[in-house]
Amino acid sequence: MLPELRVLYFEDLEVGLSETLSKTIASSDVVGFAEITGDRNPIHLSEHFAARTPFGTRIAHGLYTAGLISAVLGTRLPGPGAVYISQTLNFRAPVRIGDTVDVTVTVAELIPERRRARLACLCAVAGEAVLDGEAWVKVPNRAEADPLAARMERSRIAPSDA
Ligand SMILES: C[C@@H](O)CC(=O)SCCNC(=O)CCNC(=O)[C@H](O)C(C)(C)COP(=O)(O)OP(=O)(O)OC[C@H]1O[C@@H](n2cnc3c(N)ncnc32)[C@H](O)[C@@H]1OP(=O)(O)O
Repeated sequence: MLPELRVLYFEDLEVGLSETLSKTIASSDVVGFAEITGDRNPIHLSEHFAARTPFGTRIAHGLYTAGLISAVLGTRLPGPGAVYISQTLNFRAPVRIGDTVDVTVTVAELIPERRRARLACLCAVAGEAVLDGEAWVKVPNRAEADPLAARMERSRIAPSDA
């Protein structure tokens, strides 16, 4: 899951616009997440420990799976320049090593005055929801992201105002 970066400005967004990225969870992802966060819960790291839990095997950190939502928001929808404001998360089912997680983010609401977007977030494994929630992000508009290009665009439309 290393997609090409795509910038969508606030003006490009519309309710219903959606993006899905997929990631197969490797043991090294889970070990790496444990190392960078310090969450060494053996349910993620020890097969011996995990075998005695209801899951029967090691599972991914919930916040690692949630991080895949952040990856969609930051690279594709809306993409570079988006700023996280909040995120709700419901961990519906475990994600096991080797599972392929399909992460879908869909624009649910737009507040133009504040350039805020609410996005419905769903992570699924083989069609079963494993995580869902809602994100709010602040999305740059064209003028904010590139003031020079915006001024040139305005002068092209109304030269006398330039
Ligand atoms: C701290 C870290 O180191 C640890 C981790 O990161 S662990 C990894 C992240 N978490 C998970 O992977 C857990 C995934 N979720 C589950 O496996 C299950 O949801 C559960 C074991 C947490 C709960 O299941 P269970 O006890 O069987 O609950 P029920 O199915 O009986 O449901 C009862 C009602 O609660 C609702 N519900 C259940 N789970 C959730 C949830 N995660 N979020 C919101 N609501 C949940 C369920 O819908 C039932 O509601 P109803 O109205 O009675 O139908």
